[in-house]
Amino acid sequence: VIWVPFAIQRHFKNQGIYGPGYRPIAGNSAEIRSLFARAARSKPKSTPAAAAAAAGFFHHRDVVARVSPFYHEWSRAYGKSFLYWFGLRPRLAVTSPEVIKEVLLNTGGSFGKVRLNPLSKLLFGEGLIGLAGDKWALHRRITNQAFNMERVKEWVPEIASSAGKVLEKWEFIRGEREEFEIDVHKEAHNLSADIISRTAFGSSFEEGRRIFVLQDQQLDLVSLALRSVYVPGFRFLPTRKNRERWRLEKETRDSIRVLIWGNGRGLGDSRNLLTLLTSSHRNQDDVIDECKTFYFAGKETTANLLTFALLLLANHQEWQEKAREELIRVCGRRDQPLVAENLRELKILSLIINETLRMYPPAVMIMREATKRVKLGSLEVPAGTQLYVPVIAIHYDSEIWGGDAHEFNPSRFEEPRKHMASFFPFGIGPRNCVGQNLAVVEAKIVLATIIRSYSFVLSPTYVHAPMVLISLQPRYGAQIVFRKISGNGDS
Ligand code: HEM
Repeated sequence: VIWVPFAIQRHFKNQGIYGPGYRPIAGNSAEIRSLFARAARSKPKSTPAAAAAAAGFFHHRDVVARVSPFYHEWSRAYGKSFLYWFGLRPRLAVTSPEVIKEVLLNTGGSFGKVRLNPLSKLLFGEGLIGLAGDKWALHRRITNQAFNMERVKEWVPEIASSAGKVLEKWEFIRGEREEFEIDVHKEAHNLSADIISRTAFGSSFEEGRRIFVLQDQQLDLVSLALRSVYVPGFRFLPTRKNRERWRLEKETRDSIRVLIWGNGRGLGDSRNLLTLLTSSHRNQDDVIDECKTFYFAGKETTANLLTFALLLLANHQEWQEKAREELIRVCGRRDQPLVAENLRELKILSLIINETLRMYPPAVMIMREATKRVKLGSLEVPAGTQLYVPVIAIHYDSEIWGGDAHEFNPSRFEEPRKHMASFFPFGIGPRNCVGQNLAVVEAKIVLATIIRSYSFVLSPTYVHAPMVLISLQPRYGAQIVFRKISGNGDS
């Protein structure tokens, strides 16, 4: 509590690494919480960002300060790489692409995943995200099979049909009007939930709806707890919030059990995730845990990617128009369904998706822990040091991206990437995102479907205030005004 942390701090100081200074037991967690609270309070309405939003556009200058306020503050005070404390754990912020590559690509066991706060297991279960060792390797083999590119391409008609249904609903909302406003954040979440249900579980959003509702409630409760240092045994105390967490957990597990073994519908397709999991696991609990991970990870992140891509396109009409022209060129008439072969040719849409993932990466940071004493670049890092990789800050680093790092400029992705650890929204190395193919294909199909049918601008009610609730999302929703494109879009 006293001697070891101060010794570690001195060890780093001697190597030129400084930071906000250790405080017994809680470390810097109180400062981190108050910086987040201050960022959340910073009123978008009185900032130029909000004024811009009211005028129909927004800028991106304060994104890092909002979503990673402690990194923003301390990197200015102590340099890009600094040491801070989460409870008794030292955390080293690392930003050099070379060092990040060394950490994330390491397969020799020197860096492990950070042990999840026991409360976050309520969200992810004991699934792939938190597993290690042989159990992780087995689950990863199975899930790789369920989400490889060949498999994902087969889902194109299913994903396109999900997206088509959303548009049918929007047309109903539009009625006879020329323009109508939608909060696309909510719509993207429902759509993404439907797509992961159909592709991974062989059921529809309607059938899995209860699970998503329960997980959304759990998300609010768990993210509250993740800001504080976890006190061992706390989750067993019958506090009001804990009792609510337990109730949600039990109901989620029961609902998944009924969905899988109650009607057995999802088990029809021999290659979907659910069938692969049930046929390789005897233990129902293991299957349920993994389902929780995929229900959560499969929906949340992709929905937020879709939301920010639509916001950015609403904010940048010239790119919306370019994407539309490309779609007409590649896919032809608007009523012609999208097919897998079209996807590779949609180069402009790929640039837009990459630029969205650079500026608004759903996973804003990645963590690892040194399992033994290691040499990292020129630094000696003691065992137990946690490594904090601020993905979003690296994505905005002007030394990597140039003076226009804060501008939306998809053309920057026309040139090959300079360094693999300078743009890594899906992580890199053995623990990278297993659902990356699905996420990108889904984003392309959904965006293409919308752009072909509507032109759109930001609603004057939209307020640009990105925040992190496990993944990056707009704090006050994403209100966009759509206008139906008349004619059939013939090329
Ligand atoms: C835009 C969408 C997505 C983004 C930005 C994203 C991001 C990430 C990142 C950064 C990691 C690596 C974390 C680390 O290295 O510690 C990761 C892992 C993971 N992702 Fe995604 N993800 C997305 C979509 C999905 C989807 C659609 C699924 C499910 C179908 C999914 C399931 C997972 C799982 C299970 C892992 C853990 C992999 C392992 O540890 O072996 N993700 N994701």
